[in-house]
Amino acid sequence: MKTIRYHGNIRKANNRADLKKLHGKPVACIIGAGSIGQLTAELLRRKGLFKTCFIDTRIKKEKRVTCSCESINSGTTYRCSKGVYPESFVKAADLIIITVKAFSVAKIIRDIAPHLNRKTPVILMVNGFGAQEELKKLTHENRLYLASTSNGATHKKYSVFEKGLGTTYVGPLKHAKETEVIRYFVKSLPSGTYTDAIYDELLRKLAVNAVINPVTAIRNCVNAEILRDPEIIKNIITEITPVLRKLGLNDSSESLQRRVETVAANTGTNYSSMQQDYYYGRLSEIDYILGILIKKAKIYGIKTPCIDNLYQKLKNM
Ligand SMILES: NC(=O)C1=CN([C@@H]2O[C@H](COP(=O)(O)OP(=O)(O)OC[C@H]3O[C@@H](n4cnc5c(N)ncnc54)[C@H](OP(=O)(O)O)[C@@H]3O)[C@@H](O)[C@H]2O)C=CC1
Ligand SMILES: CC(C)(CO)C(=O)C(=O)O
Repeated sequence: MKTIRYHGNIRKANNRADLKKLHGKPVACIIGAGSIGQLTAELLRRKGLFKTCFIDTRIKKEKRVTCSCESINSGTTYRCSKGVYPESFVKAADLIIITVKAFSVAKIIRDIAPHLNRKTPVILMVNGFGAQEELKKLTHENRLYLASTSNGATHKKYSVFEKGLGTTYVGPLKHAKETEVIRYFVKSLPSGTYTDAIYDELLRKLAVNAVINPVTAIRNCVNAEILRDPEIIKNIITEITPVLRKLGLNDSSESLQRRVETVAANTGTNYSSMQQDYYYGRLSEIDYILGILIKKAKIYGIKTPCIDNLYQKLKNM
Protein backbone atom coordinates (compact mmCIF):
# COMPACT_ATOMS: atom_id res chain seq x y z
CA MET A 1 0.00 0.00 0.00
CA LYS A 2 1.49 3.37 -0.97
CA THR A 3 0.42 6.96 -0.67
CA ILE A 4 -0.24 8.75 -3.93
CA ARG A 5 -1.20 12.38 -4.43
CA TYR A 6 -4.08 12.21 -6.88
CA HIS A 7 -6.25 15.10 -8.09
CA GLY A 8 -5.36 17.11 -5.03
CA ASN A 9 -6.12 14.33 -2.53
CA ILE A 10 -3.75 12.07 -0.66
CA ARG A 11 -5.14 8.54 -0.87
CA LYS A 12 -3.84 5.15 0.12
CA ALA A 13 -4.09 2.60 -2.66
CA ASN A 14 -2.10 -0.07 -4.47
CA ASN A 15 -2.30 1.55 -7.88
CA ARG A 16 -4.12 4.17 -9.91
CA ALA A 17 -6.96 1.80 -10.82
CA ASP A 18 -7.72 1.43 -7.08
CA LEU A 19 -7.59 5.18 -6.76
CA LYS A 20 -10.14 5.62 -9.50
CA LYS A 21 -12.49 3.29 -7.66
CA LEU A 22 -12.00 5.34 -4.49
CA HIS A 23 -12.85 8.48 -6.39
CA GLY A 24 -16.16 7.32 -7.78
CA LYS A 25 -16.24 9.81 -10.66
CA PRO A 26 -14.97 9.18 -14.19
CA VAL A 27 -11.59 10.76 -14.92
CA ALA A 28 -11.40 13.08 -17.94
CA CYS A 29 -7.85 13.65 -19.20
CA ILE A 30 -7.44 16.87 -21.17
CA ILE A 31 -4.51 16.99 -23.60
CA GLY A 32 -3.61 20.64 -24.25
CA ALA A 33 -3.85 22.88 -21.17
CA GLY A 34 -4.27 26.08 -23.18
CA SER A 35 -7.29 28.41 -23.34
CA ILE A 36 -9.91 25.87 -24.40
CA GLY A 37 -8.39 22.96 -22.43
CA GLN A 38 -8.35 24.92 -19.18
CA LEU A 39 -11.82 26.36 -19.80
CA THR A 40 -13.17 22.85 -20.50
CA ALA A 41 -11.60 21.56 -17.25
CA GLU A 42 -13.32 24.36 -15.34
CA LEU A 43 -16.69 23.76 -17.02
CA LEU A 44 -16.46 20.05 -16.14
CA ARG A 45 -15.59 20.96 -12.53
CA ARG A 46 -18.63 23.23 -12.26
CA LYS A 47 -21.02 20.44 -13.24
CA GLY A 48 -19.25 17.98 -10.95
CA LEU A 49 -19.65 14.85 -13.08
CA PHE A 50 -15.92 14.32 -13.81
CA LYS A 51 -12.55 14.56 -12.14
CA THR A 52 -10.11 16.19 -14.52
CA CYS A 53 -6.37 16.30 -15.06
CA PHE A 54 -4.07 17.41 -17.87
CA ILE A 55 -1.79 15.27 -20.01
CA ASP A 56 1.36 16.75 -21.54
CA THR A 57 3.12 14.32 -23.88
CA ARG A 58 6.29 16.46 -23.66
CA ILE A 59 6.94 15.76 -19.97
CA LYS A 60 8.48 12.68 -18.40
CA LYS A 61 7.38 13.17 -14.78
CA GLU A 62 4.04 14.22 -13.36
CA LYS A 63 3.75 17.61 -11.70
CA ARG A 64 1.13 19.61 -9.82
CA VAL A 65 0.07 23.06 -10.90
CA THR A 66 -2.17 25.74 -9.41
CA CYS A 67 -4.91 26.63 -11.87
CA SER A 68 -7.31 29.54 -11.81
CA CYS A 69 -10.32 30.49 -13.90
CA GLU A 70 -11.94 33.92 -14.01
CA SER A 71 -15.61 33.55 -14.80
CA ILE A 72 -17.21 35.98 -17.25
CA ASN A 73 -20.59 36.23 -15.51
CA SER A 74 -19.76 36.43 -11.83
CA GLY A 75 -16.29 37.96 -12.22
CA THR A 76 -15.14 35.50 -9.54
CA THR A 77 -11.96 33.47 -9.78
CA TYR A 78 -11.88 29.78 -8.89
CA ARG A 79 -8.52 28.29 -7.90
CA CYS A 80 -7.51 24.64 -7.62
CA SER A 81 -4.54 22.33 -7.75
CA LYS A 82 -4.37 19.93 -10.69
CA GLY A 83 -2.15 17.08 -11.87
CA VAL A 84 -0.28 17.24 -15.18
CA TYR A 85 0.77 13.76 -16.30
CA PRO A 86 2.92 12.28 -19.05
CA GLU A 87 1.29 10.36 -21.94
CA SER A 88 1.35 6.93 -20.23
CA PHE A 89 -1.41 8.20 -17.91
CA VAL A 90 -3.98 8.00 -20.74
CA LYS A 91 -4.43 4.33 -19.88
CA ALA A 92 -6.11 5.42 -16.61
CA ALA A 93 -8.55 7.75 -18.38
CA ASP A 94 -12.31 7.25 -18.73
CA LEU A 95 -12.43 10.01 -21.34
CA ILE A 96 -9.75 11.82 -23.34
CA ILE A 97 -10.34 15.32 -24.71
CA ILE A 98 -7.74 16.72 -27.12
CA THR A 99 -7.68 20.54 -27.12
CA VAL A 100 -4.41 21.41 -28.87
CA LYS A 101 -3.92 23.45 -32.03
CA ALA A 102 -4.69 21.59 -35.30
CA PHE A 103 -1.00 21.35 -36.26
CA SER A 104 -0.16 19.52 -32.96
CA VAL A 105 -2.79 16.79 -33.39
CA ALA A 106 -0.67 14.36 -35.46
CA LYS A 107 2.09 14.26 -32.83
CA ILE A 108 -0.38 13.84 -29.93
CA ILE A 109 -2.05 10.90 -31.71
CA ARG A 110 1.35 9.25 -32.26
CA ASP A 111 2.34 9.85 -28.62
CA ILE A 112 -0.80 8.48 -26.97
CA ALA A 113 -1.63 5.60 -29.34
CA PRO A 114 0.63 2.98 -27.67
CA HIS A 115 -0.82 3.71 -24.21
CA LEU A 116 -4.48 3.95 -25.04
CA ASN A 117 -7.07 1.57 -23.65
CA ARG A 118 -9.18 0.53 -26.68
CA LYS A 119 -12.39 1.22 -24.76
CA THR A 120 -11.60 4.81 -23.81
CA PRO A 121 -13.53 7.41 -25.81
CA VAL A 122 -11.44 10.18 -27.39
CA ILE A 123 -12.90 13.58 -28.33
CA LEU A 124 -11.00 15.90 -30.67
CA MET A 125 -11.98 19.54 -30.07
CA VAL A 126 -10.06 21.67 -32.56
CA ASN A 127 -10.98 24.33 -35.10
CA GLY A 128 -10.50 24.08 -38.83
CA PHE A 129 -10.44 21.17 -41.23
CA GLY A 130 -7.76 18.53 -41.76
CA ALA A 131 -6.68 17.48 -38.27
CA GLN A 132 -9.77 15.24 -37.99
CA GLU A 133 -8.10 12.89 -40.51
CA GLU A 134 -5.29 12.29 -37.99
CA LEU A 135 -7.72 10.95 -35.39
CA LYS A 136 -8.59 8.07 -37.73
CA LYS A 137 -5.09 6.73 -37.09
CA LEU A 138 -6.14 5.70 -33.58
CA THR A 139 -7.34 2.13 -34.04
CA HIS A 140 -10.56 1.96 -32.05
CA GLU A 141 -12.75 3.88 -34.47
CA ASN A 142 -15.98 3.20 -32.59
CA ARG A 143 -14.68 5.31 -29.68
CA LEU A 144 -13.72 8.43 -31.63
CA TYR A 145 -15.65 11.68 -31.48
CA LEU A 146 -15.31 15.22 -32.83
CA ALA A 147 -16.35 18.40 -31.08
CA SER A 148 -16.84 21.97 -32.19
CA THR A 149 -17.09 24.75 -29.63
CA SER A 150 -17.93 28.41 -29.84
CA ASN A 151 -16.83 29.06 -26.27
CA GLY A 152 -14.15 31.73 -26.09
CA ALA A 153 -11.18 31.99 -23.71
CA THR A 154 -7.66 33.30 -23.29
CA HIS A 155 -5.01 32.10 -20.87
CA LYS A 156 -1.66 32.90 -19.29
CA LYS A 157 0.17 29.80 -18.07
CA TYR A 158 -2.40 28.05 -15.83
CA SER A 159 -4.78 31.04 -15.48
CA VAL A 160 -7.71 31.04 -17.86
CA PHE A 161 -10.15 33.86 -18.56
CA GLU A 162 -13.61 32.83 -19.71
CA LYS A 163 -14.64 35.22 -22.49
CA GLY A 164 -17.97 33.91 -23.67
CA LEU A 165 -19.92 30.67 -23.65
CA GLY A 166 -21.54 29.41 -26.83
CA THR A 167 -22.66 25.98 -27.98
CA THR A 168 -20.45 22.90 -28.01
CA TYR A 169 -21.44 20.15 -30.47
CA VAL A 170 -20.16 16.60 -30.05
CA GLY A 171 -20.67 13.75 -32.51
CA PRO A 172 -19.13 10.56 -33.89
CA LEU A 173 -16.12 10.64 -36.21
CA LYS A 174 -17.62 7.56 -37.87
CA HIS A 175 -19.45 4.72 -36.12
CA ALA A 176 -19.25 5.71 -32.44
CA LYS A 177 -22.42 5.62 -30.32
CA GLU A 178 -23.50 8.15 -27.71
CA THR A 179 -22.25 6.26 -24.64
CA GLU A 180 -22.88 7.19 -21.01
CA VAL A 181 -19.56 8.94 -20.52
CA ILE A 182 -20.14 11.01 -23.70
CA ARG A 183 -23.63 11.88 -22.44
CA TYR A 184 -22.06 13.05 -19.13
CA PHE A 185 -19.57 15.16 -21.05
CA VAL A 186 -22.20 16.80 -23.27
CA LYS A 187 -24.38 17.44 -20.21
CA SER A 188 -21.47 19.14 -18.44
CA LEU A 189 -21.01 21.86 -21.04
CA PRO A 190 -23.27 24.91 -21.27
CA SER A 191 -25.48 24.37 -24.35
CA GLY A 192 -23.73 21.04 -24.99
CA THR A 193 -25.44 19.21 -27.86
CA TYR A 194 -24.89 15.71 -29.25
CA THR A 195 -25.37 15.42 -33.01
CA ASP A 196 -24.85 12.71 -35.59
CA ALA A 197 -24.25 15.51 -38.14
CA ILE A 198 -21.03 16.75 -36.53
CA TYR A 199 -19.37 17.41 -39.91
CA ASP A 200 -22.08 20.03 -40.67
CA GLU A 201 -21.25 21.73 -37.37
CA LEU A 202 -17.52 21.64 -38.16
CA LEU A 203 -18.20 23.25 -41.55
CA ARG A 204 -20.40 25.94 -39.94
CA LYS A 205 -17.62 26.61 -37.44
CA LEU A 206 -15.10 26.71 -40.30
CA ALA A 207 -17.19 29.54 -41.81
CA VAL A 208 -17.17 31.39 -38.47
CA ASN A 209 -13.40 30.98 -38.06
CA ALA A 210 -12.74 31.93 -41.70
CA VAL A 211 -14.17 35.36 -40.90
CA ILE A 212 -13.43 36.12 -37.23
CA ASN A 213 -9.94 34.66 -36.93
CA PRO A 214 -8.12 36.19 -39.95
CA VAL A 215 -9.83 39.58 -39.64
CA THR A 216 -9.11 39.92 -35.89
CA ALA A 217 -5.52 38.73 -36.44
CA ILE A 218 -4.88 41.27 -39.22
CA ARG A 219 -6.62 44.14 -37.38
CA ASN A 220 -5.28 43.09 -33.97
CA CYS A 221 -8.69 43.49 -32.36
CA VAL A 222 -11.26 41.65 -30.23
CA ASN A 223 -14.04 39.63 -31.86
CA ALA A 224 -16.79 42.25 -31.42
CA GLU A 225 -14.82 44.74 -33.57
CA ILE A 226 -15.62 42.82 -36.75
CA LEU A 227 -19.33 43.65 -36.26
CA ARG A 228 -18.44 47.23 -37.23
CA ASP A 229 -17.52 46.00 -40.72
CA PRO A 230 -20.50 44.00 -42.10
CA GLU A 231 -19.01 44.32 -45.60
CA ILE A 232 -15.98 42.11 -44.85
CA ILE A 233 -18.22 39.51 -43.17
CA LYS A 234 -20.51 39.46 -46.23
CA ASN A 235 -17.62 39.29 -48.73
CA ILE A 236 -15.92 36.32 -47.04
CA ILE A 237 -19.16 34.40 -46.48
CA THR A 238 -20.40 34.98 -50.04
CA GLU A 239 -17.11 33.61 -51.34
CA ILE A 240 -16.91 30.51 -49.15
CA THR A 241 -20.59 29.45 -49.21
CA PRO A 242 -20.25 27.63 -52.59
CA VAL A 243 -17.08 25.89 -51.35
CA LEU A 244 -18.87 24.71 -48.19
CA ARG A 245 -21.78 23.56 -50.38
CA LYS A 246 -19.37 21.36 -52.37
CA LEU A 247 -18.16 19.96 -49.03
CA GLY A 248 -21.73 18.99 -48.14
CA LEU A 249 -23.15 21.96 -46.19
CA ASN A 250 -26.35 23.42 -47.65
CA ASP A 251 -26.71 26.50 -45.40
CA SER A 252 -27.48 29.82 -47.09
CA SER A 253 -24.92 32.60 -46.96
CA GLU A 254 -27.42 34.69 -44.92
CA SER A 255 -27.65 32.04 -42.20
CA LEU A 256 -23.84 31.61 -42.10
CA GLN A 257 -23.47 35.37 -41.84
CA ARG A 258 -25.91 35.46 -38.90
CA ARG A 259 -23.90 32.69 -37.22
CA VAL A 260 -20.67 34.68 -37.56
CA GLU A 261 -22.37 37.74 -36.06
CA THR A 262 -23.81 35.73 -33.15
CA VAL A 263 -20.46 34.15 -32.26
CA ALA A 264 -18.64 37.50 -32.59
CA ALA A 265 -21.20 39.08 -30.24
CA ASN A 266 -21.17 36.18 -27.72
CA THR A 267 -17.38 36.22 -27.55
CA GLY A 268 -17.11 39.98 -28.08
CA THR A 269 -14.33 40.69 -25.57
CA ASN A 270 -12.29 37.65 -26.64
CA TYR A 271 -9.18 37.87 -28.75
CA SER A 272 -9.61 35.02 -31.24
CA SER A 273 -7.14 32.12 -31.04
CA MET A 274 -5.54 33.32 -34.30
CA GLN A 275 -5.20 36.92 -33.09
CA GLN A 276 -3.44 35.54 -30.01
CA ASP A 277 -1.14 33.38 -32.14
CA TYR A 278 -0.06 36.32 -34.31
CA TYR A 279 0.22 38.66 -31.33
CA TYR A 280 2.54 36.26 -29.46
CA GLY A 281 4.42 35.24 -32.63
CA ARG A 282 3.24 31.61 -32.49
CA LEU A 283 2.39 29.23 -35.31
CA SER A 284 -1.25 29.77 -36.39
CA GLU A 285 -3.99 27.51 -37.76
CA ILE A 286 -4.29 29.55 -40.97
CA ASP A 287 -3.64 26.52 -43.21
CA TYR A 288 -6.43 24.56 -41.49
CA ILE A 289 -8.90 27.44 -41.92
CA LEU A 290 -8.32 29.68 -44.97
CA GLY A 291 -5.67 27.38 -46.49
CA ILE A 292 -8.01 24.39 -46.69
CA LEU A 293 -10.87 26.51 -48.11
CA ILE A 294 -8.57 27.92 -50.82
CA LYS A 295 -7.28 24.42 -51.66
CA LYS A 296 -10.82 23.01 -51.96
CA ALA A 297 -12.00 26.04 -53.98
CA LYS A 298 -9.19 25.42 -56.51
CA ILE A 299 -10.25 21.77 -56.86
CA TYR A 300 -13.85 22.86 -57.58
CA GLY A 301 -12.84 25.74 -59.86
CA ILE A 302 -14.28 28.41 -57.54
CA LYS A 303 -12.56 31.83 -57.50
CA THR A 304 -11.77 33.22 -54.02
CA PRO A 305 -10.01 36.61 -54.40
CA CYS A 306 -11.05 37.95 -50.98
CA ILE A 307 -9.78 35.03 -48.89
CA ASP A 308 -6.69 34.66 -51.16
CA ASN A 309 -5.85 38.24 -50.23
CA LEU A 310 -6.40 37.67 -46.46
CA TYR A 311 -4.34 34.46 -46.61
CA GLN A 312 -1.42 36.25 -48.32
CA LYS A 313 -1.56 39.12 -45.81
CA LEU A 314 -1.38 36.67 -42.90
CA LYS A 315 1.43 34.67 -44.50
CA ASN A 316 3.43 37.90 -44.83
CA MET A 317 2.77 39.08 -41.26
N1 LIG B 1 -9.14 30.20 -27.69
C1 LIG B 1 -10.40 30.20 -28.09
O1 LIG B 1 -11.18 31.09 -27.69
C2 LIG B 1 -10.94 29.11 -28.97
C3 LIG B 1 -10.11 28.14 -29.53
N2 LIG B 1 -10.67 27.13 -30.27
C4 LIG B 1 -9.84 26.08 -30.87
O2 LIG B 1 -9.45 25.17 -29.84
C5 LIG B 1 -8.18 24.60 -30.14
C6 LIG B 1 -7.23 24.93 -28.98
O3 LIG B 1 -7.08 26.34 -28.97
P1 LIG B 1 -6.49 27.17 -27.75
O4 LIG B 1 -6.88 26.53 -26.48
O5 LIG B 1 -6.83 28.59 -28.00
O6 LIG B 1 -4.94 26.94 -28.02
P2 LIG B 1 -3.72 27.16 -27.01
O7 LIG B 1 -2.52 27.39 -27.82
O8 LIG B 1 -4.12 28.15 -25.97
O9 LIG B 1 -3.64 25.74 -26.30
C7 LIG B 1 -3.05 24.60 -26.85
C8 LIG B 1 -2.26 23.96 -25.74
O10 LIG B 1 -1.73 22.72 -26.19
C9 LIG B 1 -0.46 22.57 -25.57
N3 LIG B 1 0.31 21.52 -26.22
C10 LIG B 1 1.06 21.56 -27.35
N4 LIG B 1 1.66 20.37 -27.56
C11 LIG B 1 1.27 19.56 -26.54
C12 LIG B 1 1.56 18.22 -26.19
N5 LIG B 1 2.38 17.48 -26.94
N6 LIG B 1 1.01 17.70 -25.08
C13 LIG B 1 0.18 18.45 -24.32
N7 LIG B 1 -0.13 19.73 -24.59
C14 LIG B 1 0.41 20.28 -25.70
C15 LIG B 1 0.16 23.96 -25.71
O11 LIG B 1 1.26 24.10 -24.84
P3 LIG B 1 2.38 25.23 -25.12
O12 LIG B 1 1.65 26.53 -25.06
O13 LIG B 1 3.34 25.00 -24.02
O14 LIG B 1 2.91 24.92 -26.50
C16 LIG B 1 -1.05 24.82 -25.29
O15 LIG B 1 -1.11 24.97 -23.89
C17 LIG B 1 -7.73 25.26 -31.46
O16 LIG B 1 -8.06 24.44 -32.54
C18 LIG B 1 -8.53 26.56 -31.50
O17 LIG B 1 -8.70 27.05 -32.81
C19 LIG B 1 -12.02 26.99 -30.42
C20 LIG B 1 -12.87 27.91 -29.87
C21 LIG B 1 -12.39 29.08 -29.18
C1 LIG C 1 -15.25 31.03 -31.23
C2 LIG C 1 -13.94 31.77 -31.51
C3 LIG C 1 -14.14 32.74 -32.65
C4 LIG C 1 -13.70 32.50 -30.22
O1 LIG C 1 -12.74 33.49 -30.27
C5 LIG C 1 -12.87 30.79 -31.92
O2 LIG C 1 -13.21 29.71 -32.36
C6 LIG C 1 -11.43 31.08 -31.90
O3 LIG C 1 -11.00 32.05 -31.29
O4 LIG C 1 -10.69 30.30 -32.53
